[in-house]
Amino acid sequence: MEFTTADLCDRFHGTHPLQIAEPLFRTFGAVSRFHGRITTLKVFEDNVLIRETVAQKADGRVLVIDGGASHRCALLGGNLARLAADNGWQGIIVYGCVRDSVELGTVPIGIRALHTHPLKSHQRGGGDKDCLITFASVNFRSDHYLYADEDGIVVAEEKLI
Ligand SMILES: O=C([O-])CC(=O)C(=O)O
Repeated sequence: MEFTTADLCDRFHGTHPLQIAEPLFRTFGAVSRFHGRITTLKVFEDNVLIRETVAQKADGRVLVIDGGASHRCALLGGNLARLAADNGWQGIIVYGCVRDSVELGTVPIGIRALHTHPLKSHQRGGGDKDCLITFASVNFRSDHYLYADEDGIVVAEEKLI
């Protein structure tokens, strides 16, 4: 499917309850444009739940992770990105940091994150799945739809195209 977030804004902003993320994110991964139904996660400096989630078949979904904007470690690197791509995840939005940024550029998945950090996260477990998460002035809910490209990130309650 061809889309651009600019076209989606032109067509749907004002008539549909579109949410447009503040431009806080850097782009990683080999895919710059992606879309899909959202799965949400909330974790803090711990990626056990992320690993469990990307190990499951995604059927074209996008994983949105509220990492509390931590700039003290990375929630995701090359291994988890590759696992996610292999299981059909279309993209991952990280409100936090990633690592292995050069390797991420070779993995066929779209990734947005605030920054890079070389330290891995804790492995204690914990966090929440399919909860409401809010960052970049957007409320993200599981099963809503996310569209991302080189211009930004747009979220809608229903499939736009
Ligand atoms: O394994 C981790 O904790 C994160 C990471 O570096 C990777 O996904 O490659």
